[in-house]
Amino acid sequence: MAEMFYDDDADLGVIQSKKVAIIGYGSQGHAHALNLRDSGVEVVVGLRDGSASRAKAEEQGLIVKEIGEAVADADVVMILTPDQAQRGVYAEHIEPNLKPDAALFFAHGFNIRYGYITPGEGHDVCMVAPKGPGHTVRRQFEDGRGVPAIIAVEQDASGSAWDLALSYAKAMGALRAGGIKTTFTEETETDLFGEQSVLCGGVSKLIQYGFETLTEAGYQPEIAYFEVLHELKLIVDLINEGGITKQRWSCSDTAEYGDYVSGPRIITPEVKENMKAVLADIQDGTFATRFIEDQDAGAPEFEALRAEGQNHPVEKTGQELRKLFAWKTTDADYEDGSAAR
Ligand SMILES: NC(=O)C1=CN([C@@H]2O[C@H](COP(=O)(O)OP(=O)(O)OC[C@H]3O[C@@H](n4cnc5c(N)ncnc54)[C@H](OP(=O)(O)O)[C@@H]3O)[C@@H](O)[C@H]2O)C=CC1
Ligand SMILES: CC[C@](O)(C(C)=O)C(=O)O
Ligand SMILES: [Mg+2]
Ligand SMILES: [Mg+2]
Repeated sequence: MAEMFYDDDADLGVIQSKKVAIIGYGSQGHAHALNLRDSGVEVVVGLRDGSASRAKAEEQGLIVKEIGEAVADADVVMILTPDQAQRGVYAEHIEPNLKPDAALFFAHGFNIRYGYITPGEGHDVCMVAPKGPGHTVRRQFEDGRGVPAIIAVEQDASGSAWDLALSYAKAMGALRAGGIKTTFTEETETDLFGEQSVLCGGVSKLIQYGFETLTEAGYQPEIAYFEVLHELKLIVDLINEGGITKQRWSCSDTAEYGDYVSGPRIITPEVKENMKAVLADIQDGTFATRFIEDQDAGAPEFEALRAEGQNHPVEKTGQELRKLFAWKTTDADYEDGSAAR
């Protein structure tokens, strides 16, 4: 059974006695900085020169400094730039300015697991990885709830790295929901596997094939969009609340029977073999090397694949259809106040 942590297992005073630098102010960065600040922690945001995010962070009442300056004064440095940028940011701005006993924090283990960052022995190396997108992490916190996080310590130089990591997770609101003990290796490999094979890669391809099958058979794209994309959220919400069993209970018997007899015709045992191959590439570093080499070359493969995905007909249909209906509310609407909470 996994080891779980809740609010009572952590002392907020530990992180409240530290100066924390949050590097980056994107999806996770804004959520960490604002949640910690609202939990009474002294926070500074570290951004590159000319950063587009500076004005936003300052508007939200945060102190912003250039990355090296923010790091120089910090007891805890949370690195929340994109994974592919972390190696360069660390070498150029963080490592040369880091206090000898400062703790390094991550929200994903990629750079530690694959050796792109190797912190010196004097630093605690911890992870608080929220299991949800940054905008949800912030919204849940403001609503008095929390997004669960998984928590790890890779290097315990101080002897109290776990107290620090748990205190940070509590200030994020994560322990209201619950934290799970993990390792950098387990988090990195399972996170990459989950997003590639099921959550992002698997689901995206399933939607595209479903949409193509219906429209190529002559059905209207708008109807196909509803059937293979829009309703997915409603089905996933049921699965999230009560497992696949609750989804099958709530849907019609027709849908449930079709699930049993046709599901295995779509997702065949071959798919599981493909999943094992994807996992092997994650475990032996093949995926990480391909991703970083492409990024280092200016991301030609990434950009071509991104453009191909954005031009898929299901995206065009969705763009037009979502303009017409109330469900279009996005995180940006919540942020700028144009949507009611
Ligand atoms: N997205 C998510 O919800 C989740 C992310 N994570 C992890 O959290 C970490 C952060 O991810 P995410 O929040 O998506 O990142 P984002 O892409 O949202 O980060 C954007 C921020 O990073 C800054 N940045 C980008 N490139 C550089 C650079 N070369 N030098 C300096 N600053 C840079 C940007 O600066 P500027 O403002 O100047 O543009 C911006 O402030 C990653 O490790 C990720 O795996 C974990 C769980 C979920
Ligand atoms: C599912 C994608 C994710 O792993 C996440 C939000 O947890 C990410 O890397 O963004
Ligand atoms: Mg994830
Ligand atoms: Mg991920």
